[in-house]
Amino acid sequence: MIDPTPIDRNPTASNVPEADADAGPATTGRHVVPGPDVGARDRALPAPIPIAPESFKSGFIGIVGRPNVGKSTLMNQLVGQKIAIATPVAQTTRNRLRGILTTETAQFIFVDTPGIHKPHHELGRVIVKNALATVEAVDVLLFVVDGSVPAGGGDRFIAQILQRADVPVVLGANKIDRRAEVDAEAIAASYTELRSDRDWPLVDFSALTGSGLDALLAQLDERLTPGPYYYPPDLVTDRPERFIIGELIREQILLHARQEIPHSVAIVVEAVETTPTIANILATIHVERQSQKGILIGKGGSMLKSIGSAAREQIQKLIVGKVYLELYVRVQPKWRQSRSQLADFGYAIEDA
Ligand SMILES: Nc1nc2c(ncn2[C@@H]2O[C@H](COP(=O)(O)OP(=O)(O)OP(=O)(O)O)[C@@H](O)[C@H]2O)c(=O)[nH]1
Repeated sequence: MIDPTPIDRNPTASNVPEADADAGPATTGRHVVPGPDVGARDRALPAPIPIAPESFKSGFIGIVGRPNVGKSTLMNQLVGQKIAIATPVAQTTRNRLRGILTTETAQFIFVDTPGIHKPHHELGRVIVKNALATVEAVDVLLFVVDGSVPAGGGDRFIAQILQRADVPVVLGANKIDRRAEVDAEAIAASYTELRSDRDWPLVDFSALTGSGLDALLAQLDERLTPGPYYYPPDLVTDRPERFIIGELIREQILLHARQEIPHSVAIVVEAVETTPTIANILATIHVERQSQKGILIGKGGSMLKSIGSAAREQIQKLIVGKVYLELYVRVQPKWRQSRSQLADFGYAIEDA
């Protein structure tokens, strides 16, 4: 289902840099994510949000689509940095994440929604109503389908919801790098059915290779209306660095031990201590059973080492200076119960 959280369009301290409140942003070359709330006191304050010229356009673009069609990969490509994790495991995305792309003339705020999937039971009116409320909270909808195969029942289910939305919809066919010529006709026919009588423009692209993304941005840009900078121009996400780090660790757990750890894990990034040249990161992976701890640590610590070094490599792309990552695994049988409390502290706690 769609997360019905309303969008806060107010460019105030509540949604702009969580870093604004207490710390400067962590600079990552051209891009910036809001900084951690520890060890960052010496950083420069972020630049204020500029006043946009009259011709400037901005808006919220909801990326919707079935699980695994490539929404997170697309978001990362569009903002030019990995902020959302993407794995072959369906429903990797558990939370709402915003990716921000600011050009000379426009600011695109992408809202990555967890994949909408058809409920197994009869679809209730309330569910459709909630879904509609969410899709209408954005200015433009980008409906992503897996363009390497004809659209299916799951896509048609979403299309029916979108047909009732009042905001413009752009249909994006992703993964065209995988599309075989022979399938082109069947794929085109399936899109005609998806669009019904709606005039949704269709853009073919590959989020993986980046091909077709300029055309996609042009289509989205055409549908934006004049508006302010909602975020500072150099920010790429509204989530704090600590959250992204937790997600990057979770991604490696999913990639390394998904078969063995079918249950949830919780990642708590305990500390991010940075100097201009080094970032020391301490994170705890909470599991529910002793056996899971054994699997995650592996023989002689080999599994944890692999997860740690792969995660470190990803985190390194986000942080200036050398990254040291220390991972601990802790058995906490009832971590779910404390989830809301931990979330209050701003820790990244996600289902894996
Ligand atoms: N070949 C190819 N693979 C892609 C492309 N885009 C995404 N993928 C792959 O598709 C898989 C799913 O991508 P995600 O970005 O996690 O998909 P998602 O829609 O965010 O998935 P959920 O989190 O389940 O909603 C990953 O293995 C990606 O590498 C593409 O353009 N071409």
